[in-house]
Amino acid sequence: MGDFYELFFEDAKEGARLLDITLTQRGSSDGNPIPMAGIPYHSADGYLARLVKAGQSVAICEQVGQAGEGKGPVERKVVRIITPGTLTDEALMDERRDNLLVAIYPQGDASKPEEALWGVANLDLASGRFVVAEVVGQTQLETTLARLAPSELLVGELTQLPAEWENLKGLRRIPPWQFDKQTAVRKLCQQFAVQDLRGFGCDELNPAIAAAGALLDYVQETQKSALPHLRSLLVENEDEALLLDAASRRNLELDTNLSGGQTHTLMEVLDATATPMGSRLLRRWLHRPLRNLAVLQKRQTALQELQANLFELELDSNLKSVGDLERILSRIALRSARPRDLAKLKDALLGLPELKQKISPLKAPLLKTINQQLAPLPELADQLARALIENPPVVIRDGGVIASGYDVELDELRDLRENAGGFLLKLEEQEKERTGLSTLKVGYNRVHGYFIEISRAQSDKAPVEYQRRQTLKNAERFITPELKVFEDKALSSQSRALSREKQLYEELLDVLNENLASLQQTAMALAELDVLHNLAERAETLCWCVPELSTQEGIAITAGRHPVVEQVVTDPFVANDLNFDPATRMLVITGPNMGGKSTFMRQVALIVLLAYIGSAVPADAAQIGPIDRIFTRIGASDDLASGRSTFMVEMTETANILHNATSQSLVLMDEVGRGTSTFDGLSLAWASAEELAALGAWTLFATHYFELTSLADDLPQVANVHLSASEQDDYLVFMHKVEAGPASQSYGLQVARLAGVPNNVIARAQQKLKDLEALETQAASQQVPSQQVKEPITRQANLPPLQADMFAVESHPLLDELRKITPDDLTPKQALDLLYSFKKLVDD
Ligand SMILES: Nc1ncnc2c1ncn2[C@@H]1O[C@H](COP(=O)(O)OP(=O)(O)OP(=O)(O)O)[C@@H](O)[C@H]1O
Repeated sequence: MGDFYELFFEDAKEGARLLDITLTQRGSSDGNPIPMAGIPYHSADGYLARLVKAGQSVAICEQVGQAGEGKGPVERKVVRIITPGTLTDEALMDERRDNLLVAIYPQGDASKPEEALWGVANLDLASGRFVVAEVVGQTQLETTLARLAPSELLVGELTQLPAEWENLKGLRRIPPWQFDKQTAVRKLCQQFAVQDLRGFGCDELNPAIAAAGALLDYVQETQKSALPHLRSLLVENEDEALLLDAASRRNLELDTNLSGGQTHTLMEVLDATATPMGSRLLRRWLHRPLRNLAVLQKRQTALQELQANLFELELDSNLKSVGDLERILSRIALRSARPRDLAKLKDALLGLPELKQKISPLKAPLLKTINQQLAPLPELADQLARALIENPPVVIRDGGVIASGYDVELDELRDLRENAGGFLLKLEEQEKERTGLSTLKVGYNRVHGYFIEISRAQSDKAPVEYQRRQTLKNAERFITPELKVFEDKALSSQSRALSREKQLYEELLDVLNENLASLQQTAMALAELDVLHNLAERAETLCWCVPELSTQEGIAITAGRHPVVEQVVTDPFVANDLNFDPATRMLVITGPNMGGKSTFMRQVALIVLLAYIGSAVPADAAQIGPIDRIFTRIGASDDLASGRSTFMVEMTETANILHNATSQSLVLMDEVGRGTSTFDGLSLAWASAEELAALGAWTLFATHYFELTSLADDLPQVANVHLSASEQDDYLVFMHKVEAGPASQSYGLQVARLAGVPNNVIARAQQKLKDLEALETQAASQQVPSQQVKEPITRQANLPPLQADMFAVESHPLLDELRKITPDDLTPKQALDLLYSFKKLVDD
C-alpha cells in the first residue's frame, strides 16, 4: 500500500504481536473497525526475518497496477510466498548453513514404522540442490532428519511422525494425494525437461520420488516463478557414507555443542573458509563423511598440494572476493536478484581469470577438474561491468542501477531529465534568431506544460507552425511540434527512464539465466576449492597430518589430539596413541574422573570422521581402515520432550548400538550403566561389552566399574588402558596419558574436593568409604556376593575383582551331571532316559 506493507484483520493482530508493531484500525467492515498494522517497505526484510524465524509463512502482495490509473483500488497480487524452508533472500538466511525444505513419505505397513521404507527428498532452494534418498525404518529416518535439520518439513496429513518431529516449528501437513508417484514423475520430468528419470539413477526409487514430487509442487506453488536452477536430482545411497546416528552427531559436537551453541565445536575449529558457500559445503561434508576411498584420496592429494603451495598461492583474497555466488545464482534464477547481487557476480567473474591462472600449474587431478569447471565467461563479465554502476543501490525500485553509456535510449531519457534547462535555452536562442522576435522566450507551467511566449505586440508575427496554447493579458503562448515532442519526452522521461532501467535489468537477468548452468558449475567448483584450500590451511596452521586411508582392518593413531579441547585447554594438550588391529578390538578405559577418558574417546571418533571427509587429522600419524558407522553412547541427558528419562535415553542408545554395530563400526561407550543401581548398571555394562566384543566392533569402553577390566582376561581381543593421575601433597595431578593396563584408583573424593564440595561432606564421605571398603573386603574373603556393597568407590589393587562373585553361578547337581555327559556318545534311548532323570533332579 504505497510505501507500506499492511496487514489486516487477524493477520494484523498476529503480526502486531509477533513483530511488536502498533495495532491500529482502518475503515470498518460490518460496522466493526478493521484491525490494521503496517511496516515500511524499506525495512520489510528485518520484519520478514522475524516472522520466518517464528515459523510463519508470509504471502507478499505487491501493487501491480499504477496508482491513480483507472478507477477503484490499485491492482495487487500475491507475488511470492515465503516459507521457512524456501528462503532465498540474503537478509533472511544464515549464510553459513543450508536452509532445507524436506518432504518425507513412507511406503509399507503404517503400523510397523521400523519396517517402512521412507522416501526423503530435500531441497536447498537457495542453491538448487535437490536430493532424494530412501531409508528403512523410523530410526534411520530420525538419523537422516537429524543430519538434514530441516527448516520446514512436509508430511502427509495421516503420516505418523517420531514425537520429536511433531513439535518442529516448520512442520507442514499436506494432503496425502500430493504424494502420488505418477504425478510426481510427470512433474519432475517436466521440471528437468527429460523423458524419464532414469538418467538421475532413480528409476528404482518409489517413496523418494513421491516425496520429491510433493516437494516440487510445494515450491512451485509458493515461489510463483519458474525454477530454472533446479536442474537435476541427486540420489544419496546410505552405504556411500559413514553413518552417524542422531545421538552421535550431537555427542561429538560437530557443529552444535551440547548446550545448543556454536562455540567449542569441530566446525568452529575447522571452518576458516573464505566464502559462505564453502562453509556450507564443509558442513555438508562433515555431516556426511564418505566411504569411497578414491574420492577421499583425491581430496587428500589436492589438500597436500595446496598445503605445499599455501603461501605462494595466496588464494584467500581471491576466494574472498567471490562471495556467495551459489545463492546469488539462485536469486537470479528466481528473478529476485538485487542489483548488488549482480555487482557481486560481476566482481566474482572478473576475478576468475587470476584465480584460474594461480591454480593452473597445480597437478592434483581434483584441482585440475576444478580449474576446468571454472568458467570466467568474459563476455558476460564485460556486459555486467558495462551495465552496472560502481556501487548500485539495494533495490531496482527507484532506478539508478544501470550505468550510463550502456543503453542509448536510457541515456537519452536521462539526458532529457537532467538537461531540460539546457535544451530550452538552446531552443529559445534558436527561435529568437529564426523569427527575429526579441520578446520570444521559452517557459513551462504546471497546467499547460511547455510553451513559447511572445508579447502581445509581436504575437501576430509568430510563424505559422506556432500553435496557440494560451492567451494572457500581455502575451500569447504557443507550442511547436518540436517543443511538443520534447514535452512528451521530458514530462515522462523520469518514469520512462525508470521503466527502461527495469526492462534492461530484466534483460540482464535473461542473459544470466541463459548462462545459469555454467555459472552454477563455476560456483560449485569455487566452493569445493574453498573447502580444500581451507583444509590445507587448517592442516598447516594446526599441525595436522594427512592420514593413510587403508583397506586393511584397524585404526592406528600416533600422538592423536582432540581438535577442540586442544584449542581450549590452557595446559599443553597431552597427545595419545591408539592401536586397534584385528587382535585388539576393544579397549576398556578406566581412570579417575577428569582423567581424560571422554576426551580420548571423542578424539578418536573425530579423527576417524575427519579422515573420512578427506581432511588432515590432529595427530602425528594415522592409519585408518574401513569404518561403516560411528556410534556413541556418551553423556547423560534427559529427553523430557519425548518423555524419556536419563536411563531410558541411555538404554535406547545402547540398544540401537547393539542392534546395528558391525565389525567395521567404531563404538564409543562412556560409562554405560551409570544411570541405574550399581549392580544393574554393572551387569548391563558387562553384557553390552561382551556383546560388542562378540560383534568385533572397534570399541572404546570407558567405565568406572573396575570389574570390567577383567574382561580382558577372558576375551583376547579386549585390552585395558587407563588414564593416570597422581597425588602430590594433597594435590591431584592428572597426567591425561593413556597407559596400558587397568587403573588402580578412582580418586572420586579428591575430584569432589577439587570441585568445591564442602570439607565436612568430604570428611564424612571418607569415613563412609572406609566402612564400605571394610565390608567389601569382608565380603570378598567370604566369597559370597555382598548385597551391602553399594558403591565400589575405590579399589585397592590387591582386592579380588568383585565380578567373580557377582557372576558366579551357584553349583547345582544337574550341572554336575550335565558336565559329565558327551551327547555324541548317547543313543536316543539313553538321551531320553537322561532327560527324565534330569527332570527329576530339578523337580526334587
Ligand atoms: N589429553 C589431554 N591433555 C590435556 N588436557 C586434557 C586431556 N584430556 C582431558 N583433558 C582435560 O581434562 C578435562 C576432563 O577430561 P574428560 O572429561 O575427558 O575426563 P573423564 O575422564 O571423561 O572424566 P569423567 O569420568 O568425570 O567423565 C578436559 O575438559 C580437559 O580440560
